[in-house]
Amino acid sequence: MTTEANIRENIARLSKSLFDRGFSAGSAGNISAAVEDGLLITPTNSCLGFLDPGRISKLDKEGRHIAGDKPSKEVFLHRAFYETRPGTGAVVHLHSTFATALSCLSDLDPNDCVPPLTPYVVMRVGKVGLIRYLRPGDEGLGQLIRDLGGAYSAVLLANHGPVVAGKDLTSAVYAAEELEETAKLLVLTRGLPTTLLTPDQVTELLTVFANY
Ligand SMILES: O=C(CO)COP(=O)(O)O
Ligand SMILES: [Zn+2]
Repeated sequence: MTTEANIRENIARLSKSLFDRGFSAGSAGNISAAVEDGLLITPTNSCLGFLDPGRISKLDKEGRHIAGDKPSKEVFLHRAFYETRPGTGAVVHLHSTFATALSCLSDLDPNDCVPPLTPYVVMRVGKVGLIRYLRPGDEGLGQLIRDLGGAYSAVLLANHGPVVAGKDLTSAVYAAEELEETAKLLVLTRGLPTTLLTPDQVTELLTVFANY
């Protein structure tokens, strides 16, 4: 059994790793993880590179702040993933450059905004939905996620950035990294004749490598 102290350490360690590799800048982004009696989430306005595990915010199952610093303003967004996708153990929101660039494009398919360019985006991320723009911290973002009924483990917030859920912290972070790398490939290949994986190839991947 992973203790809350382990999960706190893990949030800080993985957040620093993302920050050190340029996946987040300044105080952008937030990460949460489920614990037995509630939710841990990075404090608002904190830098992912310099988190103190003991000060990470804790909410009870009803969403009340019970320990640590003031929670991220995106807590409604995070809670909507836990509510609609059983088995979710962690949620990662970043402003990583290429996924955010993608979120600003005007010709995205809102139901499938990251085409199947490579096997790993299919295996680790799956279909990506688009959430229309609302200001950061708008509680309405939670409702927009709930409206998806748990259909997507990853979404792009228009003109803002990616949000990725996973069965645990490591899976959610890996999926966020994979989404960022795929977004980079999409931007690099934009306008070039491109071969996508076929529906049969996607089905094969989803059969052989089942998602959570
Ligand atoms: O990315 C962010 C807002 O979308 C950062 O907000 P917080 O500092 O409140 O977590
Ligand atoms: Zn944000």
